[in-house]
Amino acid sequence: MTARTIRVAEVVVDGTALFLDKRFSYAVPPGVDVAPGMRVVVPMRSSMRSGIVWALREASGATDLRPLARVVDRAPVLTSDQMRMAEWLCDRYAATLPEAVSAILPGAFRLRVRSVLVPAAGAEIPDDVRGLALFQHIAEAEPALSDIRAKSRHDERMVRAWMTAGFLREEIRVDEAVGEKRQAYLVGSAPADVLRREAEARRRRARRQSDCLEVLADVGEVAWDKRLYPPASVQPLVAAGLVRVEERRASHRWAAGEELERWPELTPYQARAVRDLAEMADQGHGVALLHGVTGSGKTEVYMHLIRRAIEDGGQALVLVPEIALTPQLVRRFERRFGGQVAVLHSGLSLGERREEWTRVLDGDASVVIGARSAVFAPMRALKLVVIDEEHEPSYKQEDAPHYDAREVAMWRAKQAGALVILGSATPSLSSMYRVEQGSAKLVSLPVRANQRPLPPIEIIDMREELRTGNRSIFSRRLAAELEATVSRDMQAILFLNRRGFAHAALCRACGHSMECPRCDIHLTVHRSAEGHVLVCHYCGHEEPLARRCPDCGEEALMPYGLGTEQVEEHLRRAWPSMRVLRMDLDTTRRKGSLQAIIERFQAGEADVLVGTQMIAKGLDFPRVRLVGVVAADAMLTLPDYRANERAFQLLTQVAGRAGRAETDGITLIQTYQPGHRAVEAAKQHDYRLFYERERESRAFFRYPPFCELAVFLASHSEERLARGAAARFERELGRSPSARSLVVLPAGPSGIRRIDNVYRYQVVMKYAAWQDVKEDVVRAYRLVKEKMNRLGGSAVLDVNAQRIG
Ligand SMILES: Nc1ncnc2c1ncn2[C@@H]1O[C@H](COP(=O)(O)OP(=O)(O)OP(=O)(O)O)[C@@H](O)[C@H]1O
Ligand SMILES: [Zn+2]
Ligand SMILES: [Zn+2]
Repeated sequence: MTARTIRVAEVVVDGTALFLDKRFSYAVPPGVDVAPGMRVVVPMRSSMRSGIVWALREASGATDLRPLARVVDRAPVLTSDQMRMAEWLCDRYAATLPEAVSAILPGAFRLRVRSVLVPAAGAEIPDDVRGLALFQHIAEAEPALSDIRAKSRHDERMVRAWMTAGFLREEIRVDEAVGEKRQAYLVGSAPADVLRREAEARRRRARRQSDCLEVLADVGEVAWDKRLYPPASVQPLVAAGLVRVEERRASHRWAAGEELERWPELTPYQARAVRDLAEMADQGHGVALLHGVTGSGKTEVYMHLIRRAIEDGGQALVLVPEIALTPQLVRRFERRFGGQVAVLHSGLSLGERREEWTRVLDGDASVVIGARSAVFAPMRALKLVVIDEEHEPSYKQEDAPHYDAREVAMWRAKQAGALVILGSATPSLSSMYRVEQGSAKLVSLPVRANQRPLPPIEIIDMREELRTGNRSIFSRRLAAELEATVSRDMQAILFLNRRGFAHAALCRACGHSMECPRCDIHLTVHRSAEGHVLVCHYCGHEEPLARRCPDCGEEALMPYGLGTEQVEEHLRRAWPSMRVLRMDLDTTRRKGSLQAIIERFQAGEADVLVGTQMIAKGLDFPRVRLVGVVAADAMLTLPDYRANERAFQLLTQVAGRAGRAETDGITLIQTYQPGHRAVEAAKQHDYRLFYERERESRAFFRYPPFCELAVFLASHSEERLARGAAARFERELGRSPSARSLVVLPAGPSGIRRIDNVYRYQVVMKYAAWQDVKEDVVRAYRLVKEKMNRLGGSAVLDVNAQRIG
């Protein structure tokens, strides 16, 4: 016999287990068409799994490789660039290959692979077998062998015998996770007060109907989530004329023939920035930090550079924080670039996401706008990457593979020879430090596009208010400005960085605060139809707020510390005629409701918008005159080395929502700590001042950007096992060759020691360069993780962590 060469496919198999972190080899059956980047089904141990072909090679001689079971795609769904990106994610963030692939490829491309039982075609099956109920069930329902086993051991034996006899065989079924292209919306079709009244009337007998009406009264319309509102509970509301159902695409698609907007004249500063950035772009890869004050028109600058990139035959990627990804922003780009825009975000249905991805892959879209994960979009001619609001922590993914979209973008741009523009009014310390180090170039927009000054910021000392007898949550100054703003038909934004009604429930007699029974954290007070309830923001535990203190027995439990719900309530009580909208996690949890609130505020359907940090991100409301920070203190005391930076950014960003277009603006910051560094710098609009001081303290305590942090976290329902795992990790590092390049802080409980009855212990590491310590850290991590998984716990490693605990 002559030695034949066969083709071998190296496949990355889907799954989270550590043993899957490599490529598995399979024989490609003769005549089968397959290329790297295509999805396949392969046998793995005793089952079938999906995977991606990573590479093809030739092997000679007989091999005992198992063959590919099926090739799913005709064309690759992953480009070779994306495969290199996946490999880089593994290297940079200690991710496994399947983890990296699942971060890159949208869920819409995930496959469900099942083996089902079917009667064997062409087999002679005796009539007495064919007539049995079990056999008929299999012929009709095509169950999996495991389904049969779960029901009856006896049936399983029977089925196995039939398989041996050749009556039944197993067949692979591959289901795509494609979803609907259209999204059904529920739209309120009666005035809000009617909806509210009807909600109240149904509160006891039809809870879901009541919830649905309440939401629609608040936000007007929501994408129809059928798990939340089953058709059976929506039907009666439709019949009663309170709700109607509308089908539409979840995302707008530019219609051919729609007229594009004219390009406005750039301000002199914008023109200079465009010129500088264009010059950089012509030189290939580079990183620019566009520091433009709030409302300076950074978007206009981005759009000019995007136009250049497209005219050059290239593609541009624009990353924005999820929250800023409203239809308004997308429309802004579409009005300039029409049908060349593709949008990727979590609000799309699976089908839409797949469609947008395919448009990018096929080169039909030249501008891709999206949140964090859009950094993985399959562009082949990348010329420009814009990262808007680059200081936002949401660019860092909190779950495995813990990637930072800013870093991925820079790596990708370097490979592609593309320019990266980091844009912000409040650049992160690390980006500014990059400028200092010479690895990024600073470009500035020091004035607003509307030529008006930045809104003056006044600090209001709330201690003084108390001393002079004002017990309201609104200072006299804020109350007066609110009234003045609304009476001039302008709008106001009130910011408070805490959701819920009150921060905690505290006993006035003994000081006891109500804690979650399953977590080591106090409970937050929320308002509900039945009065006040205590809610855990970590595990969802809920209980009514009683008056009696469980600790001392006094009837002295009281809500303590303001939340957004309470701000809303005080507003309604003090000014019943003001129209108020609230935007926080609780009012925006449902799909589509965030956008609905933004649209309603923009349309002038409310005078005041109360909200958490969500309202600080890149929103452009032309009629907002007043911004009030109800209590800056809520963010000045966070136990994190970046607390000052966050506070300064939030204050500056939220202040920047005032006076952006048609009106002068004013910002009032209420606080009990008027002398705080972040408050002072924000008041003076002095980024430089803030940067210099913060830089100094980071250098002194050796925190990023003067080092990098990684956090190892072990979790287990038994505290000693979690603690033991962290200690083991610390020991392993201590005796590793890189010990001298690492500062390892002692293992200890994470910021919240217990969440949902799972204990969490961590080890924080500091180092100068990941490359120097990577090997040993990852080895120790995998060692402990493997053991932890066997013990029923888990371990994660967050490289370049943005938070500790
Ligand atoms: N050259 C221009 N001519 C006219 N209007 C402009 C021009 N540039 C920007 N604007 C307008 O100024 C406003 C602010 O611009 P934009 O939203 O781009 O600012 P920004 O720098 O992104 O602000 P922020 O960082 O606060 O989100 C927008 O309403 C925009 O339409
Ligand atoms: Zn008490
Ligand atoms: Zn809890």
